[in-house]
Order: sequence, then structure tokens, then C-alpha cells
Amino acid sequence: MRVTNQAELALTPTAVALGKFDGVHRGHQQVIKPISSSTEMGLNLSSRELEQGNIHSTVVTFDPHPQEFFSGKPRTLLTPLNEKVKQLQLLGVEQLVLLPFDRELCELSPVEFVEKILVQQLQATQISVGQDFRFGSKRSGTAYDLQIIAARYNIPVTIVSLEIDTQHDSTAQNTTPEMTRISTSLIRSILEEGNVERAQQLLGRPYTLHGVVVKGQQLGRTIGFPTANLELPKDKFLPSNGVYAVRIFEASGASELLEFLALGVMNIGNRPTVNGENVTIEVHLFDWAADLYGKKLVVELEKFLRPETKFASLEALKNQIQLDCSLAKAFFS
Ligand SMILES: Cc1cc2nc3c(=O)[nH]c(=O)nc-3n(C[C@H](O)[C@H](O)[C@H](O)COP(=O)(O)O)c2cc1C
Ligand SMILES: Nc1ncnc2c1ncn2[C@@H]1O[C@H](COP(=O)(O)OP(=O)(O)O)[C@@H](O)[C@H]1O
Repeated sequence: MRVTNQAELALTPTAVALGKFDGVHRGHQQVIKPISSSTEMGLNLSSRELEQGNIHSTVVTFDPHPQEFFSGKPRTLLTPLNEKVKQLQLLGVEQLVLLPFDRELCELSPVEFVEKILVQQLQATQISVGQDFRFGSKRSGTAYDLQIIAARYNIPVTIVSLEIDTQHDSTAQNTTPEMTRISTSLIRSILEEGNVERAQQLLGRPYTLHGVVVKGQQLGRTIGFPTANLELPKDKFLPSNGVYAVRIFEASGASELLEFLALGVMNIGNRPTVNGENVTIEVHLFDWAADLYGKKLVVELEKFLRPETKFASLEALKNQIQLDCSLAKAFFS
């Protein structure tokens, strides 16, 4: 997939899905469908041209995340750039345009944004946004404003209604639309509780960690549980500390095709038992003995097993890890 942070260098004309799309969750997927060349729902007005490759299906997003720009503080993401690119590719998106979110961009009025970015630079022929999309200075433009402004250029705008979390008990007390609407912040708060199963329902796929195996303290092997220590992108959002049942894949070759390696268990945390000082992410693979250093692994989080604990001895930790492995195996079977 083509990725550029210069809208003027994008392949044109384009069919555009606009938004932040952190997580590429089920709601985002609905917004992307109308402009995608590879989905049933993409077969709309411009389907023939999309299929012939005349119009380039393009996701347009902002970098850095607008919240990071305004707060001045680094923000973690459900899908850092490498993961976002992979997910968009799977949805049949041809190019990703990262609009540098700076003073100049955030001061454009809604009309200027449409004229400069969407019409002049991207030559949009079709646009798709979620119902709650806001744009232009001070977020003053709504999805409906976009529809009206774009109509002056004969560009149709699809406004996709918000995807609801049907698993959520909407009859429960204190339920607000914010709690039932699938959103990045809802998924973040669910992952903070370790509820990876519910996060999976909202994402439409398991929550994953993509990292490279680096050296640890080489203690794992001495207790019979070698663990591959993962180095993740600095801006990756981590779920609750604790132990998870996981599926491990290797991303290999230039195309980073995923090859299943093993089931296993993962710990995220400070390792209080060995007085660890920083958070590490460690995976123990079942029925695996080969070296993994330097490999790119993709870990799918399937079930939260327990919080991380400080044990009185390495022996006690070892017994608990044995139990974790049995629980994970029972879960997978
Ligand atoms: C399934 C699993 C569960 C773990 N649970 C804990 C825990 O509850 N408390 C803790 O201090 N460390 C826990 N650890 C981390 C171990 O302390 C760590 O794997 C060990 O110190 C080896 O580290 P090394 O790979 O850097 O050599 C766990 C590791 C695994 C694989
Ligand atoms: N079943 C396994 N699960 C995880 N890593 C394994 C396994 N078998 C062998 N290894 C290798 O052993 C290394 C982990 O051993 P460990 O003693 O925990 O060292 P480190 O502290 O460097 O992670 C992994 O990075 C990997 O190369």
C-alpha cells in the first residue's frame, strides 16, 4: 500500500474515507467499505472505475493524532502506523494519506479544507465519513456540512451511521450512547480492564501486539519457561498488566506474511518477583524450543488469565506459570 504524508503526491483521482481510524475497529470498517475496491459494499456509484483502477481508494487521516497535537503529550495508539497500514491493506485500501496535523491544517475553515485538500490535492470523486465526523478549525464542520460543501463540486458524501455494540446491555442503568457506540476510547477502556474478548468483538478481530524479539535477563530458561521478550513501537497502547492466553505468529519476508508458530502464554508487567524495573512483554510458546531472537512476532490476545503478582520465590512463580499454561491450554481446547 502507498503511504504518504504529502497529499499533493497522492495518486489521483481518489475515493476518500476520512477520519482518525485508530484501531480500525468495526465502526471504522463500515466507513471504509464504501470506498474500498474489494468489498461487496464498495460496489456503488464508482464501482466500475474503482475496479478498473482509475480511482484510488484512499484513507485520509491525521498525523500526529489531533489529541496529541493539542495536549502536547505523546498519545498511545491501538494501531500504530505499521499495524494501521496492515489492517487497511486487508480492507482493500490502496493508499494512506497522513495529513500533518499542524497549526496551518487546524486553522483551515471547513470550506478551505474541502477545497484545498479534498478537491485540489486529492481530486476526490467520492467521500465517506462517520456520522460524528468533525473537521475544519475548532472542529466546526459536521459530516452534514461536508456533504453540503462537497455537493458544490459534485462529490457525493456517504455518511455512515455509528456502529453500536450489540453485546452491551443497553437496559443497564447509567447507560449513555457513548457506552454503546463502538469507539476507540471504549476499546481502550475495555483493554485497560484486560477484557480482550470484548475488545475482540468491537474490533472484529483479536487485539494484537506486533514486536521484535529482544534479549531479556535470560532467567526464563532457568525456571523452565523461556520467554521471548517483545520490543513494541513506543506509541503502542498496552492492555492491563497481567497474564494472557495468546496465539503467536511470525511476520516473515518483505511482505510480512503471517505464519502461525504456536499457542502460548504472555505476561505484561514489571515482574515484581524478580524486582523488575520496567514493563516487559514476554511470551512463552508451547511445544517450542528454537531461538526467536530478532524475529518479528504478532501476538493475538485471546483471554486474560490473571493479574501479575509478586511471588515469594522463583519456585512459587514457576508453579503459577505451570498453572497458567494449563489454564491457557484448557481455554484453547
Ligand atoms: C505466563 C507468565 C506469567 C508470569 N507471571 C508473573 C508474575 O505474576 N509475577 C512476576 O513477577 N513475573 C511474572 N512473569 C515474568 C517472569 O518473572 C519472567 O518471565 C522471568 O523473570 C524471566 O525473565 P527473562 O525472560 O527476562 O529472563 C511471568 C511470565 C510468564 C511467561
Ligand atoms: N518455548 C519458547 N518460548 C519462548 N522463547 C523460547 C522458547 N524456546 C526457546 N526460546 C528462545 O529463548 C529465548 C528466551 O529465553 P530466556 O531465558 O527467557 O531469555 P531472555 O531473557 O533473553 O528472554 C527466546 O527469546 C527464544 O529465542
